[in-house]
Amino acid sequence: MLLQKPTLYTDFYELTMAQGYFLSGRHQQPANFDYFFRSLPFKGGYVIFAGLSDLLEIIENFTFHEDELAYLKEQGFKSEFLSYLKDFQFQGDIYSVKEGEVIFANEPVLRVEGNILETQILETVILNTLNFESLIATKASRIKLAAGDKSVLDFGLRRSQGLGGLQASKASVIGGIGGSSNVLSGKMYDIDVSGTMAHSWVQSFGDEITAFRTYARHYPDASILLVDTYDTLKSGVPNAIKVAKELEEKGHKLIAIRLDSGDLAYLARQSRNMLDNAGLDYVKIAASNQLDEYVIKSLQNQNAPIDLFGVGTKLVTAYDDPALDGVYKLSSINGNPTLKISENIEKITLPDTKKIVRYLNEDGSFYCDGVLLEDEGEQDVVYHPHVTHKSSKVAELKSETLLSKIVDQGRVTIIPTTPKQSAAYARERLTKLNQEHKRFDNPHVYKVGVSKKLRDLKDQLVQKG
Ligand SMILES: Nc1ncnc2c1ncn2[C@@H]1O[C@H](COP(=O)(O)OP(=O)(O)OP(=O)(O)O)[C@@H](O)[C@H]1O
Ligand SMILES: O=P(O)(O)OC[C@H]1O[C@H](OP(=O)(O)OP(=O)(O)O)[C@H](O)[C@@H]1O
Ligand SMILES: O=C(O)c1cccnc1
Repeated sequence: MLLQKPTLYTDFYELTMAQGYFLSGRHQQPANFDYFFRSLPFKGGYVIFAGLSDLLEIIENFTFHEDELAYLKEQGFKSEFLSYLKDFQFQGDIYSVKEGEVIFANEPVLRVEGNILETQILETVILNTLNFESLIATKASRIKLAAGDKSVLDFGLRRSQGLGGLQASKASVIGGIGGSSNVLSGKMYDIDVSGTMAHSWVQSFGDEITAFRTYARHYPDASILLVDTYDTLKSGVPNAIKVAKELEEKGHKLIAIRLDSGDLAYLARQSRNMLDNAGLDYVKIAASNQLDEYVIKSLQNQNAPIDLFGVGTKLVTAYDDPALDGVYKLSSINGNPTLKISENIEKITLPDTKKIVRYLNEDGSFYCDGVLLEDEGEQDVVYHPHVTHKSSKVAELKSETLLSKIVDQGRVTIIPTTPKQSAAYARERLTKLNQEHKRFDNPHVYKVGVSKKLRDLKDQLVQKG
């Protein structure tokens, strides 16, 4: 379990507002909140939705314990409110897209319905969980896209932002990374763990060949030898070849060598030749060293014979876009639609209860998305949310709706997907996103329109002020 006691993992103001709603007798007012983000990270064309399974676990465990109530008492919260919190349980409904879904800016991909207190109090933990995991899953997906059929492992725990490393490794798998060096994430989330060896192993023996031999003796069918501690081509690769031959004599096979510095394309090519000339064409080549989607793409373009990429820092820190700007905004209160007005037209929120419709091309690929009011039927056209004359014709297109109920009166009604299941879903959905939206440089903008009725409602509420 990621967080055994999640209720205080929040911003103070959620609790002061909750107390305020309670003391003023307004806490039972029905309210809806939407989660969405406003801009796509990494100047990319899409986001992979992740964090849902952790969030559901958090919501199921969202009860205040004695020690937490005692702490809140120390912070000045009133005893009648604390008595209310003692029996607090989220009893609302949640609608969401699936974990692994391909999503875009300004669409409400998760909606929380309930009373104002219980919906408000979840804001921070929802944002914390979904923003971070979706960001890392998206970065991972880009890295995997660059790597193509080649395997990618997450090596990031040592450079991750503290305990965020636990979720980072999991979200990496959702985005398409094959496994991780992160053992605790492996245990918590059932993701595959593996690894190679560090320079310290090689250094500790004084000579490279003894280091390689010893490792291979202990792990005769699972050795990946790090060949760049001294001199990759003069010492590391020749020693790895010797050990691979010794393993062969005992009926075993060296899995791979790992390159961790220098010109990875050049060294991979030279190493490949040396291995092949020694009859070791089955020995794979792994590479690491500050890799990201751009370096991997460049290595691929250079036809570097690398079979496995180990990616750390730039994956788990979401280099160079440190946060997804997801927000959680009130869309109705007491049965009345509401919105947040802003000087910046793009920041005006969408009121009322909505659904997301994904329109499909003939071949099943994604054409565009429409945000519609919940009770609306088929549309002929969806409109640009701010530019009045822009619209997309969607009449007669096949479509799917993306939101479904996952929490009913506080009870989780789906079996949360494992990271591997979410990864399979993300992989399948990404095949339906056309290439131009997946391009790293200036990707084509995927359209997210709104229905006329929703746009009119928004305009009307803006006019009303
Ligand atoms: N052939 C290549 N094409 C594109 N980028 C590469 C290539 N080879 C290495 N890189 C990347 O260039 C960056 C710098 O590599 P550099 O050779 O400076 O590392 P290094 O200084 O040898 O490594 P270290 O400091 O760990 O010994 C790294 O991000 C690396 O992954
Ligand atoms: O480069 P990253 O993508 O973060 O991948 C993880 C790095 O971590 C390890 O190195 P370590 O931290 O031990 O030191 P190094 O950078 O000197 O190799 C490993 O050898 C990789 O180089
Ligand atoms: O297993 C590895 O090779 C590894 C693990 C963490 C960081 N760098 C490399």
